[in-house]
Amino acid sequence: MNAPLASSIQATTALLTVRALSKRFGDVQAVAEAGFSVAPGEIFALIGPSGCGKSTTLRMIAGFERPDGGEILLGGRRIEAEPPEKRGVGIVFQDYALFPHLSVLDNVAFALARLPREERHAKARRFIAMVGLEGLDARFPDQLSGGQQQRVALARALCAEPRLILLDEPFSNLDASLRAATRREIRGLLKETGIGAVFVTHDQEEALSFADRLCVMKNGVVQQVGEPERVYYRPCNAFVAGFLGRTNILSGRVAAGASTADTPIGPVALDRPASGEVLLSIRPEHLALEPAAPGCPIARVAEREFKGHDMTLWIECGGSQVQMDTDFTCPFRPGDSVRLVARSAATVLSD
Ligand SMILES: Nc1ncnc2c1ncn2[C@@H]1O[C@H](COP(=O)(O)OP(=O)(O)OP(=O)(O)O)[C@@H](O)[C@H]1O
Repeated sequence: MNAPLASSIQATTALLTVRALSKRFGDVQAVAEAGFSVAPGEIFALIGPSGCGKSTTLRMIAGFERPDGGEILLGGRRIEAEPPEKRGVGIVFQDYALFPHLSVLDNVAFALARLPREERHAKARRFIAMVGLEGLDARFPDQLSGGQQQRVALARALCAEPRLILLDEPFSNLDASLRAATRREIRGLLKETGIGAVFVTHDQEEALSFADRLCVMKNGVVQQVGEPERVYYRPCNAFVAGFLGRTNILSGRVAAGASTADTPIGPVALDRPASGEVLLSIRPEHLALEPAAPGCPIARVAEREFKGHDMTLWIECGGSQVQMDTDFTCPFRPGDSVRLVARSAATVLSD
């Protein structure tokens, strides 16, 4: 178990704690001893490739799937054996699961059945306004856009004022422009209400921009838990490095007592002490180019990929090809001899 994971589990103030959670379906170990914790009001992402166990983990927290082993604590109370409705957790599904025969107002007020009608409707209207749907109370789900339906589902979940809300691919049905705006609004709403959230996504950018912390999974196993910038810039292994964005994986050698590694692109500084053979990750945006200089490994620009707001150059150096990001000011063209410079320490990977 890695250090951030261990320390997050020890947190005593956690809203949600998941310990050694496991689930098998026949031959498939969908989730294997997963562990993480979520602080009150924190937005936490479960991310990984298709089939890595994100939804199964979320479904076990919701109570729709019974774990084979492990513990789930909400506010310090064990809940893994409780039925979903007893857990006090709000849930927003991918397809929103709105009642088609109920108006927006009645959909949102549904969770408040125990309150008198007036009070129920007044509260539902407050949450409808909060998600920006004021004036649409009387509409039915099929009279709303995907983004509006998404907000109704969220208003319904928030209205019950749970301490924790679970969101399964909540933005997947929205087009790209609406998705970014809805994400920002929902993040603002969650922060305003102080409700903690665990959400599942396979979209790296979404996890990095929406979550306070994220948990990267592979084959049912938690790989790394941490703040987006930390996990992006300091991935623990090659899988996490490659999953969260483009990167260059280089092998290198660290001489006894040295703080740099010899790599095909020259000596690079390391983010932590290491010795012997090492595997390194350097993001394309952390490389820079300078004119070729005597005594430095000779690199050559192989390809130039213009992408509008920036460009990627493919550089051949010491038998390896690396990619680096630059912009319109870059004077180098394919065929030019150059020198590659690492602008920050390379990440030493565990495998
Ligand atoms: N009810 C089930 N019966 C059998 N196998 C299942 C069941 N639910 C999930 N699985 C399997 O468990 C593994 C994890 O599935 P899960 O849905 O949790 O992955 P995921 O990361 O959410 O994937 P996706 O991004 O595609 O939704 C997969 O191999 C999946 O096929």
